[in-house]
Amino acid sequence: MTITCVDDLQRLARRRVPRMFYDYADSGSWTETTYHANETDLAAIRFRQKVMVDMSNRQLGTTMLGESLAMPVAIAPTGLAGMQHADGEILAARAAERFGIPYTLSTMSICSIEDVAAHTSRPIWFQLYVMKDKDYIARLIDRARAAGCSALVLTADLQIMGQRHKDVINGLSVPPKPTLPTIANLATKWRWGLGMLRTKRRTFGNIAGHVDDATNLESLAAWTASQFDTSLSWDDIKWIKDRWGGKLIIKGIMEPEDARSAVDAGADAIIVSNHGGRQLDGALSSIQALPGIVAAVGDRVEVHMDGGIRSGQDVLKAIALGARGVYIGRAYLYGLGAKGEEGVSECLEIIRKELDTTLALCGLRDIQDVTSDILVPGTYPE
Ligand SMILES: Cc1cc2nc3c(=O)[nH]c(=O)nc-3n(C[C@H](O)[C@H](O)[C@H](O)COP(=O)(O)O)c2cc1C
Ligand SMILES: CCCCC(=O)C(=O)O
Repeated sequence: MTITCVDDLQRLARRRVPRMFYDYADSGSWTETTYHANETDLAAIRFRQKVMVDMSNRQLGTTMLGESLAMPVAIAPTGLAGMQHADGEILAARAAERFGIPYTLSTMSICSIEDVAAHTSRPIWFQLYVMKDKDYIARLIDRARAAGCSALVLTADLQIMGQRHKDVINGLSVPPKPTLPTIANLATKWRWGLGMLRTKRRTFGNIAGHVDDATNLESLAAWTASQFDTSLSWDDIKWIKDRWGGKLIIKGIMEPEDARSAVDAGADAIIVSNHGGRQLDGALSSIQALPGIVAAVGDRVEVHMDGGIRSGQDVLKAIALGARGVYIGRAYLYGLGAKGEEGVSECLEIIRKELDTTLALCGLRDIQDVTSDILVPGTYPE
């Protein structure tokens, strides 16, 4: 199959990844209104075509929190990536390193922090979910530091989980329970199955054996409900920040007021995010929320964004509206599910080319010069 865009990788992933895990990625909560709005609101923005300007020697390089990036894109934390493809987190982190962008490892990963760090030389970023067991969380933070992680991403928008209907129907669990429909579906995914037979990494690498057993969880949602700390508040940032001692990014900010609270609490950057439409269904799309948050705190911290980024054009639109950089979740997961490490590399290369060509056709040569001037007034949120 010839791959021309991220949608092609998605089609291939749909064929190759067991339905339970493909559906887990391609889901939003409830009606999926926000999940789809993240993409459609980006698509509605229009570029201004600018001609007859020198477009030679273009450059896409930038920084996020002082780290050099080949383009303003990072890999978003996504749980269970090692179920999209055997050893998924290691493969994706290696592809990100080779390309020259940061990789964020989820607390809910299959490969552990130490395992991913041992297979990469660029420091990874670690995403933290706060659970009730504070000693365990303190140890997890220490493990991230010891493994050389260069930023901690605290996710603020998932202390309880938004219901994703397909996960309930499929009985999502890790490892999959041997029900008839699951076995019948797995039998058609031989490539995936071979990978899983070859690897030992088949359960939650960071959690298993530490917090109440996550190896045979009833369902991801039930386990989360029993383990996550629903009392988490701004007051908790201090001990987390002190324990960590490094750069702190707070993820899941959709309101200017929360953005100010995050900055006051000591965040070095925030991520404008509705969790890819997987939490509060009916929330604004990320691109709609971005300009108001940039206006509120953009002069005090870096503002990052995620949600709906499927192309280099989407990246450019977010940069034009004030994001320092964006994260990709599903886009890279589809590459991973389709072709493993090579698929993630292909995804990044597709996005790079689309970003480069679009920048040139908008009449610019340097990503650092991008402003909302490249967008058609009235087509973008202000
Ligand atoms: C399958 C999947 C798993 C995710 N797991 C996590 C996670 O463990 N931690 C987290 O902070 N965000 C998680 N997210 C949210 C992403 O970090 C990110 O906010 C979202 O995917 C961005 O939207 P996009 O997929 O449209 O790029 C997950 C998203 C998906 C699709
Ligand atoms: C317990 C949370 C699982 C990962 C996650 O954040 C998601 O599925 O959106």
